[in-house]
Amino acid sequence: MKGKLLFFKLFILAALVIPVSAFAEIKDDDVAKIDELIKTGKYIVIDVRTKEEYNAGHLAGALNFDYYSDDFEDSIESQFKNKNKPYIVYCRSGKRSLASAEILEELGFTNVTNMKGGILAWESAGKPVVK
Ligand SMILES: O=S(=O)([O-])[S-]
Repeated sequence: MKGKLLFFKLFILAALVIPVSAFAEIKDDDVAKIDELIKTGKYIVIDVRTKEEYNAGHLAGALNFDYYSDDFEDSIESQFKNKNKPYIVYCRSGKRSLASAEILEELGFTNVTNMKGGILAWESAGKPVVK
């Protein structure tokens, strides 16, 4: 009985201490799947590279929010009021976008998908970019 009570107390303590975002799972899809998702027309696509990288070539319709900018989080929050819409994030090879996806989820976004391999994988697969 004592063991069960201790377990219950620890469970309650963990529930209070561990933020819900710690359980959020970021989706990490490959280029083929991302291409399918974009074609549904439901996704907002965010390019988190620098303006220079974006201008050199990006996915059609992608919006640019530089992960390295000081106001990255504020800009994202003020631009995207609906945190339940589906979002895709990508960068050059997948590191900044994965970090960005984590930030978005911490901000309360509920449906964020990272493009595995970034625009390098996208271009390697022969997918189009616009300038
Ligand atoms: O774009 S990157 O952070 O993966 S090099």
